[in-house]
Amino acid sequence: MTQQWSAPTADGPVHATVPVPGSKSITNRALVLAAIAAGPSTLNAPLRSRDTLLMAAALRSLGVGVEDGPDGSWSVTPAPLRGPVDVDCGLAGTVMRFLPPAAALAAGDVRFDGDEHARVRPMGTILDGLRGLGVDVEGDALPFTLRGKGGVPGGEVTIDASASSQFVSGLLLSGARYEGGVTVRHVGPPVPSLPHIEMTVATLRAAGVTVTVGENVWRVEPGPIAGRVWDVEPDLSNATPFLAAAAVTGGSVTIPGWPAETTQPGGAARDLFTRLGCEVVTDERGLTVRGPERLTGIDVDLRDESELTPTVVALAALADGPSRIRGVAHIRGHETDRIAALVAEVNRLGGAAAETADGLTIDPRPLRGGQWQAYADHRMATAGAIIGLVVPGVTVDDIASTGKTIPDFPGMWSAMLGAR
Ligand SMILES: O=C(O)C1=C[C@@H](OP(=O)(O)O)[C@@H](O)[C@H](O)C1
Ligand SMILES: C=C(OP(=O)(O)O)C(=O)O
Repeated sequence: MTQQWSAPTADGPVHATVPVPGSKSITNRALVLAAIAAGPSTLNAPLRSRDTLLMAAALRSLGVGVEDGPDGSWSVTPAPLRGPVDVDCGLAGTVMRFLPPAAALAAGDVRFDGDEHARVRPMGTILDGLRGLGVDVEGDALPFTLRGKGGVPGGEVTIDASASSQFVSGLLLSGARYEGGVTVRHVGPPVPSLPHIEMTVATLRAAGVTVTVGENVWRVEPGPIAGRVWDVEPDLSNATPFLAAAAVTGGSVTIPGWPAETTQPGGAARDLFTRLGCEVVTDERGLTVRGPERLTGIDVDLRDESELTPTVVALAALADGPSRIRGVAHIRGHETDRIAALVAEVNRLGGAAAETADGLTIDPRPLRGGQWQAYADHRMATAGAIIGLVVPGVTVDDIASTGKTIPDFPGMWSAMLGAR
C-alpha cells in the first residue's frame, strides 16, 4: 500500500535533538546469531521495523523463540530449526542473504519469497555459494527453496561478492555451525560496503566464534556460538536524513547516543557532512551537525558506505557546486536501481543529474516542487523528504516505504520540525 505524502517545508533553520531507533544491520545479525547459538540471548534496544520484524517472524516459524520484553527488548531462545516453512523476505537484503545460510541447518524445506522488487535483487552468488558448501537449493533468485537436511557440511567456496557484501556476511554468520566451518574467498571487482563485513566479523567474535581475515578471504572455524546480551547501537545511516535537515536549513540537529567507535558505515557521516561544509561536533549530548549558509558540492567514493548515497545525493542536489559520487555501481541492485532512480527524481524537480558507470554527477540548479517517486525504497523516500524541506511543493509517492527500517518516519520528521 502506498501513501502520498506532502513533504513539509521548514519555515526556518531546524533545531532539534532526534533519538533514532536501533541499527537494522546490528539487529538482524544479532537475531540470526542468537537463533543458532548454544544458549539464550537478549537484544536490548533492537530495531522494530519491517526488515527486523520479518527476520523475527521467520525465525519464529523455524521454531526459535523470539519474545517481546516489557522494555522493548527481544529474548531469543534457540531451538533446532525445522521446516517446512515459508519465509517472507519483504525487500530486506539482510533477510534474503543472512537467513538462508542459517535455514540450511533446518530439517525440512524452507521456501523464500519477497516483494516484487525483491525478486530482481541479486541472489545467485550466495545460493551457488551454499550449493558449494553442500546445501540442496532449488532456484537462483527469489522465490527459491532450501531442502534442509538438518546439517551442512561446509568447507571452502569462491564467490564474486562485488554485487553485495551481504553474500560474504551471510555465509560467515552461520559458518560456525557447519561441520567444517566456512572459508569464503572473493574473486572479482572490489567488494562494496566493507565496514558491513567488519561488522559481521566483530559480531561473530563477540559471540566467541574464531574468525580469521585475509586479503579477500574470511575463515570461520566450526564451534558453538555463545548466547549473550546484545546492546544495539542507534542506526547511524537512518540518522543521516535528520542530520541533513540541519545541513540544508542552516540549523543544528543532535543525534544522542552516537557511538564513539562503530563498524556502521553511517559513522562516515561525520566526515561527509564536514566535507559538504557543515560543522560537526561530538560531545556528551551526541553528534551534532550545524548547517552552513550554503552547502558545497562533493566528489566522493561511497563504495564503503554506499547506503548513504541517497542522503548524499539529496544534499548535493541542494549544494552550490557540482558533485560526483563514485564507487557505487552495485547500488543498482539495492531496493531499486538507486543510480537510475536518483537521477530521474532529481531531474524531475529541475535538477541536472547524470548517470555514470559507477555512480552519478549532479550540477547545481534551482529545484522546483513536484512528485518525488520512492520506488518502494525507504532511502529514496527520505531523500525526497530532505529536498522537500527547502523546495516547496514536493510530494513523496510512497512514504510508507520508510517503514522498512524506521517505524514512524513521518512522525519523527514532524516532531523534529515542531521542535524549533
Ligand atoms: O550487511 C548489511 O547489513 C548491509 C550491507 C550493505 O549491503 P551491500 O553490500 O549490498 O551494499 C548495505 O548497503 C545494506 O544496507 C546493509
Ligand atoms: C541497501 C539497503 O538495504 P538491504 O539491507 O535491503 O540491502 C539499505 O538499507 O540501504
